[in-house]
Amino acid sequence: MSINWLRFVSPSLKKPPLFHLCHLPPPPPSSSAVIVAMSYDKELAAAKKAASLAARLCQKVQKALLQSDVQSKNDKSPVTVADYGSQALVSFVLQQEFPDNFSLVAEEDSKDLRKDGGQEIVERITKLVNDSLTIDGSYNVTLSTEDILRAIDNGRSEGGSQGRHWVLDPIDGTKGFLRGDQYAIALALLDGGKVVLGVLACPNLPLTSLSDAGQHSPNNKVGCLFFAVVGGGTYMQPLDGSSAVKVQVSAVENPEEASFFESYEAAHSMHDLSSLIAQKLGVKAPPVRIDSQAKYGALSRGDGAIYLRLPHKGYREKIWDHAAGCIVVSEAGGVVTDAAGQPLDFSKGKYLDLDTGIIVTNQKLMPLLFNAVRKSIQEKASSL
Ligand SMILES: Nc1ncnc2c1ncn2[C@@H]1O[C@H](COP(=O)(O)O)[C@@H](OP(=O)(O)O)[C@H]1O
Ligand SMILES: [Mg+2]
Ligand SMILES: [Mg+2]
Ligand SMILES: [Mg+2]
Repeated sequence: MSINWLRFVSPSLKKPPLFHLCHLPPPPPSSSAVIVAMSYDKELAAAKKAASLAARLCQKVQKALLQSDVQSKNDKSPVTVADYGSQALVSFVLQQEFPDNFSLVAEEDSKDLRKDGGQEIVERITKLVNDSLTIDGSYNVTLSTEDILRAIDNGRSEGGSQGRHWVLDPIDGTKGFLRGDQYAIALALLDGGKVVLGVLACPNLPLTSLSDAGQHSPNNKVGCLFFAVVGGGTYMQPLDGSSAVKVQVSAVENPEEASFFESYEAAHSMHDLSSLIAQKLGVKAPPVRIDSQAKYGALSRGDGAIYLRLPHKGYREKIWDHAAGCIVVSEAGGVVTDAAGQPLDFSKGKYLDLDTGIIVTNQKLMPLLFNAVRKSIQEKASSL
């Protein structure tokens, strides 16, 4: 495997790492903090509603997934009727709520659906979306197949540093979704290039900690909704709508007591490099491998203390894979940086301007983690 980690990391290491959050740090508790958090109330309510309805649609599909529900994209990654349905639904709901100022950067587009033979799958998606929109009397509409295709394509905005843009991953962790494992509906709002709001619906995530021995008991309910507004903290509530609780990242200071998350898919993150980092830190617990931004959600409530994402050389991270998760963790007191210690920059369009990996932990552990990441990357590069 040819990895050029050292070359990517060295120039930035001349600068001291910033350990910044992915948006402005929370202001001190004062009346201005309340005003900042309050100003996105309508957006937060709409985002929670859209993500919860989309989660219901995905749950229904996951329970009865047909082979014909799955397609393969140009890059060979999978996409399902639920990915398209979730994107159409969230796009429709947000456009209804904000008709005058609507811009959405989302993962999917309708190109493959418009090809010959796509009509049947579009009809199935249309039925799913109409059923989900009307299920609890939320909307009294019947969308046509063309409405659905248009709603999907309304996610074609490029984002950027000016104005407001919604950022959507309609199903993050499609491979986990297909396996019956973890996935998330991840929705964030950018304002002036900063993430100001994030919602993560994780339909299969247990309500109690992943480190809890009883998490696999039949009585342990699943389905979590995490949400955060800049300056307002992070909250979690059951997807069934009962009341929300404020969450905080783990306070662990001793890395020997920390446990870490990484992708289930080895192709998405170098497991050998993360185990080298864990070894240097003295982490004792084995890695927790789960799909999707459910990792950010679990970390925000202290289920584990570290998330390492170290993709293979050349992979370009997309903003929808991190925007919601980043604010959910940082508002819960965590820190999200790239592997050079720089904050993630969501203002550059669809891609994050980095290729050295993403590291997430609490404020106390970050300096130790950063050093272990730097040393491990150098060791790996020099051993090649
Ligand atoms: N080679 C690769 N390296 C890193 N990430 C990749 C990848 N191929 C796909 N991904 C991204 O990894 C995401 C899933 O992350 P995780 O590994 O944490 O479950 C995918 O999101 P989608 O499932 O939305 O396509 C996809 O964007
Ligand atoms: Mg995908
Ligand atoms: Mg994704
Ligand atoms: Mg996706």
